[in-house]
Amino acid sequence: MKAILVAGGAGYIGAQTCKQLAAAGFLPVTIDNLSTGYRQAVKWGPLVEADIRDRNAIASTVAQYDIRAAMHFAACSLVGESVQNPVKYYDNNIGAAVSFASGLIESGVKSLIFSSTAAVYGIPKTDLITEDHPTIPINPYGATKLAFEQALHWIARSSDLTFTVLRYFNASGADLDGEIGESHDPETHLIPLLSKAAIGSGAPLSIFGSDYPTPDGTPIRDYIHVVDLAAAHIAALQRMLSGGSSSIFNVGTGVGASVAEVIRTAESILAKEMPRRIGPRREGDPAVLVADPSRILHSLDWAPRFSDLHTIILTAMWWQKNRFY
Ligand SMILES: NC(=O)c1ccc[n+]([C@@H]2O[C@H](COP(=O)([O-])OP(=O)(O)OC[C@H]3O[C@@H](n4cnc5c(N)ncnc54)[C@H](O)[C@@H]3O)[C@@H](O)[C@H]2O)c1
Ligand SMILES: O=c1ccn([C@@H]2O[C@H](COP(=O)(O)OP(=O)(O)O[C@H]3O[C@H](CO)[C@H](O)[C@H](O)[C@H]3O)[C@@H](O)[C@H]2O)c(=O)[nH]1
Repeated sequence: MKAILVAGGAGYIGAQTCKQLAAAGFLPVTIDNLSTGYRQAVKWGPLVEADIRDRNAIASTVAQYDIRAAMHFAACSLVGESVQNPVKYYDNNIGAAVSFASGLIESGVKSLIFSSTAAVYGIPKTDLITEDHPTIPINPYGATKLAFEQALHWIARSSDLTFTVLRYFNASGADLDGEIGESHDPETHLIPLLSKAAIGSGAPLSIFGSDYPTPDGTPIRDYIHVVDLAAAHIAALQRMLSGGSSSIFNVGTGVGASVAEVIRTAESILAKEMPRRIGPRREGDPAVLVADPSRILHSLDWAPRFSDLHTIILTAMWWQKNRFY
């Protein structure tokens, strides 16, 4: 069984990917400091409780499990916090990440998949964003993710490391079997907040602005189900293990939904009105952020299967009602 090192495998997207790695016949070996992740989410392989800066832990784990490739989910990812405390983001998302990449190379690991974000694009200049769209991030979170993408480019040129950058659009939804889901503290994302409000365990939803230049005035995003997102990692891994070259892919559906549409879908599932209020815009929110997913659709054995709003919201609500952590 080929072992894959999953940095951040105790987190929302990393744990879902571990589940799919195991289903595809790999052994996911998680390295995680549990700063925002959960021990209970590591179910499909061993947990090495360590920081990704810990070179000894990387070397001994790679040797012990004969690690073939690595995935790097371990990062700080709150946009607002990144503006308040940029040093934390530069330290973890670049400093620790570069140390991790270097530790992998020293240990002989040759393939790395990196979790990047649509936040690298900043304010979009086109309705559909291709990977060649200019990258002008507007917050430290996006800036640090872009900086590590660039570091990977140069590190790969000077070593035999090959990388795949996956730029996620809006990760959302929960495991189809209800085993794992989104549990961030503080929670800032629309769909878990909406799900909590729907089951009565959270505050009524605040809509961050209804005066955007969109058909209903609320911002449009490209929501991608976490199960589809995890599947993109398996497809990228298969491509890398069969000799694929370093690449960057958007992971999105190409279809946008507005905040008002998301709420309407939740209301149709609940068959009742959701309590909400219209609040001011949130600083730094673009009006429309939707992927052009042509490159990933043509290059990988992947297509979204569960990213319709109904499935996203239903699985997210189900998780919030029955969550284990
Ligand atoms: N959730 C989203 O909407 C979204 C969108 C785009 C990109 N991303 C990126 O995807 C990745 C995963 O996101 P998530 O939502 O699953 O986050 P998460 O916080 O749930 O998971 C991150 C995991 O990494 C661990 N970690 C962080 N720093 C570490 C370190 N220095 N050493 C060891 N472990 C460390 C945490 O304990 C946690 O288990 C992140 O890199 C994030 O920036 C997420
Ligand atoms: O309580 C809320 C929370 C969010 N929103 C709105 O809902 C939409 C989605 O917001 P999220 O916070 O769920 O997600 P973002 O689009 O802000 O950001 C997410 O997707 C980005 C890329 O698209 C980055 O990857 C980022 O890390 C990730 O959090 C936005 O229009 C936001 O204004 C509300 O109206 N009310």
